[in-house]
Amino acid sequence: MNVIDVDDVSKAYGDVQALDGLSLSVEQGATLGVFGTNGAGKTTLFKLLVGLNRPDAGSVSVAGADPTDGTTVRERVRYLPEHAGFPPSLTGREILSFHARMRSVPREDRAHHVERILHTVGLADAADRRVGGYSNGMNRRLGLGTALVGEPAVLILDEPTAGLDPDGIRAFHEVVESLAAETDVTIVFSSHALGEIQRLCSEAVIIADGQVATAGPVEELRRAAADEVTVSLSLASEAAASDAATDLGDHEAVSSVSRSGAAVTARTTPTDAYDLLTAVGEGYDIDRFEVREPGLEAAFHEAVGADDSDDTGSDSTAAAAEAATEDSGGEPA
Ligand SMILES: Nc1ncnc2c1ncn2[C@@H]1O[C@H](COP(=O)(O)OP(=O)(O)OP(=O)(O)O)[C@@H](O)[C@H]1O
Repeated sequence: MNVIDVDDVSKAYGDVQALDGLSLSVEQGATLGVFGTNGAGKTTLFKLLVGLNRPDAGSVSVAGADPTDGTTVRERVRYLPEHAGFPPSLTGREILSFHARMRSVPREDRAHHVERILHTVGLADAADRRVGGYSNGMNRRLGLGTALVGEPAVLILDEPTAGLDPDGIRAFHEVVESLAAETDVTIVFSSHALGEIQRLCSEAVIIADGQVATAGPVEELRRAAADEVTVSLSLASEAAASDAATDLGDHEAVSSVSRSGAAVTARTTPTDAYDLLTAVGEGYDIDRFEVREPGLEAAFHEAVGADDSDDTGSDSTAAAAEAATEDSGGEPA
């Protein structure tokens, strides 16, 4: 069942066409990653999803209703904007208790509900500290906690890890992963880091110029984006690596091969990768091997063109995508 349906939506700000005939749908319980260059239209889309803005044309349905149609949808759909601030003199528990009161969580359930959310977002130990002393990452997780009050059906998170350090990002990822695994909440998540979307999301949509450039299950996008994998081998000596590189270079399934010291890297198709490993293993002692599959980055370049790659936000995009690229390696059998 679709919990979100966006049909042919357009939205302009004066002369700027922020969304231009965008359509997408999201199934209940999915985790959707929304990726796009700066100004692609992600925040505009999110504001339409939570009823903070109306489309000029097209229709939006979230949790079975038009998001601008009163409070019912807003009760079930929560938005964590990129920057959410809290009164510094209150504690995390007080802030969540306030939200629980506002969201009409019954008085007798409130303390338990708040305690559960504090655990979910990893703030149980800091619950009674003033939020003025919280780190940026703790603040962001408290923001997510406030969005979880009252058990919404849909969470819309606008670049929730932007500006966090690696520990903060990891902690936030763990919370999103546990929500995705343990609840039926639908999460829509924008990010400039493709690796993050690859790691956390079941579905991805790439937005360019206010339209959907490509969309689908993350696994499918990843595999469809490029039809080659990289096989990396570590051999016992430089001489062996040199000979193995020559053999691989002669193999018709290998499109390119390179060597650095005792390490050899070859590009081939996913179906040929393991046959090649076996063939090399018959002639040489392999210390280690690794087969790397293409990442979402390739899907992005295919969807919006390589020329847009400088607009993806920061160097961390490439680094994060690289870090999350699927590896399967180890000792040969
Ligand atoms: N209130 C506004 N007034 C005028 N133009 C706007 C307004 N909000 C957004 N825009 C423009 O609409 C386009 C889409 O903006 P939007 O914020 O939706 O993009 P985004 O994908 O979220 O970008 P970013 O990744 O930089 O946050 C941009 O060209 C932006 O400058």
